[in-house]
Amino acid sequence: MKILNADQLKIVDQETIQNEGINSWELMERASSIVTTAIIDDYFDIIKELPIAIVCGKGNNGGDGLAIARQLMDSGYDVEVRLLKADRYTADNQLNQAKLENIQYFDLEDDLDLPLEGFLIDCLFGYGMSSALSDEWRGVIEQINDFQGRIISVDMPSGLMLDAVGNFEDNIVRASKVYTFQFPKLALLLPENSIFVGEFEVLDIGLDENSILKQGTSYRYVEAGMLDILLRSRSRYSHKGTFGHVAIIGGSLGKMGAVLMATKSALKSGCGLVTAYIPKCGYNVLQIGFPEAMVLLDSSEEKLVDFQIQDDFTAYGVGVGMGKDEETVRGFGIWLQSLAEDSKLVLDADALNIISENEHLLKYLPNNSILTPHPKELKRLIGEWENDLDKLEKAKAFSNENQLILVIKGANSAIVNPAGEVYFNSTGNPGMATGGMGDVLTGIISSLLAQGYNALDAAVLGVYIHGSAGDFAKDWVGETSLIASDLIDHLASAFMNLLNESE
Ligand SMILES: NC(=O)C1=CN([C@@H]2O[C@H](COP(=O)(O)OP(=O)(O)OC[C@H]3O[C@@H](n4cnc5c(N)ncnc54)[C@H](O)[C@@H]3O)[C@@H](O)[C@H]2O)[C@H](O)CC1
Ligand SMILES: [K+]
Repeated sequence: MKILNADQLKIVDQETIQNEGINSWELMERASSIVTTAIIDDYFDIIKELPIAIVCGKGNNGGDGLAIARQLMDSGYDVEVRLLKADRYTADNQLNQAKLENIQYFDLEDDLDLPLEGFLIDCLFGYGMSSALSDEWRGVIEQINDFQGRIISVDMPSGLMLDAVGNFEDNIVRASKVYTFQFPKLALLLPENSIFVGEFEVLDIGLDENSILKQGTSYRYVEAGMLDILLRSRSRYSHKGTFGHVAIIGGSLGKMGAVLMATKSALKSGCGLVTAYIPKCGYNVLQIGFPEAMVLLDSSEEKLVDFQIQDDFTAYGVGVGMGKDEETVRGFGIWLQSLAEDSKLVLDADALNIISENEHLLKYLPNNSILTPHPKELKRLIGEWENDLDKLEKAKAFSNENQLILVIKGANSAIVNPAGEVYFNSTGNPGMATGGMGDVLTGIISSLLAQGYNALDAAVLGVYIHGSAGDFAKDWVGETSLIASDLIDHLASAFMNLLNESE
């Protein structure tokens, strides 16, 4: 799914109206009724009993609010409307005012006189924000944010611009839920804005497909719809050689579990064979913990030193639980230099830390190697950033300069490729912020690489599957108790779900 900017949204809006032969009010009515239905469906058990206040601005976001108010009132809900006093309103806003009684107008210094509980639907500003709100808006925004019930924003939390980062002092609505039209917006996906965006849902309002196709963007939101084409089904004539042989390289005394989990996840994700290359102390752990894996031993007892790994593996997942001992760093560096140019690599954890502390090693990474840093590891690689947008720019530059793929882990993990494209993931949950999750991801992506997916597809698909398995696992154990092993147990559901297989 594309992520468009405000100018592009306006164009798609206009072209939809032209091509469908409808007027702008009809499109607004359609969009608004889709929000109204979503609100009633999502909160049907409580919304009937509680007051709903809708705060509207002078533009078309306000117009949506007025339409939603009318639609909810027609269905018998208890709705109060507050509309900003203004010299001029948009035409559709005015049309909707004329269709509504009991509008209470307010000025910026007024008390909004909001109910003490229930729902507040925020329709002050949508994608039409041209700059951050000035201080004269503080009173209104504060009253909205102090509301004790649920705050629902239509299209955007008011005050947040489509492709900007807000900070704590800004005048921005803090929504518990955002219903956004047709496309996710970049600002909704940035971790720094999470305080304004409890959760968001994209509502399809049927904008013109051809017009959308014409819009260029380097930002995309990854959903099942764009992945089921990618995921290949397995031929009846395949054998284990068809799906490649993954080497998971890592482990040190006390950190063998990381290799165990990466190895398991790799095989569970469909590669034909998996070998763990580990220090001697991990032999029993691996052989007993995961009998399906093969094991190759380093000559050292407690850490990796030799890296005597033959070069005919189809893909390598390197770094999990590996440590950064001096001898490990030396062996790792020599191994990197010995790799064939077309080797397929995933680098995680200590492999990333070693590289950020020994930058000269970057040049030995085969093109399109996949790096999977969490925020701290990313900082060590690309340096400090000012905000999330700056982080993306620095990540794009790093990816391009080194011809590598970056998987920036976090909520809505972002995959950045050398061409400067960014793919935001849509699956996963906060329960996944625990140890071992990264090891599982390394296993999944290495496995997809071994099966012949190109590096970008393997990263995008792998991150999606990882989050999806986490979501299936959450349904069983909840967020609090979710651990990486649960996620491995649900990889099957994630793959089957994408392949539309039934159990
Ligand atoms: N295709 C769709 O997605 C549809 C969206 N709809 C809704 O329309 C809004 C966008 O409407 P627009 O009138 O362009 O903008 P806003 O309502 O967000 O408000 C613009 C209003 O605000 C003024 N303004 C801008 N910046 C500031 C500022 N810093 N301080 C004060 N005032 C500011 C500006 O001058 C305008 O007057 C979209 O989000 C959807 O909700 C349609 O309903 C259907 C199709
Ligand atoms: K809004």
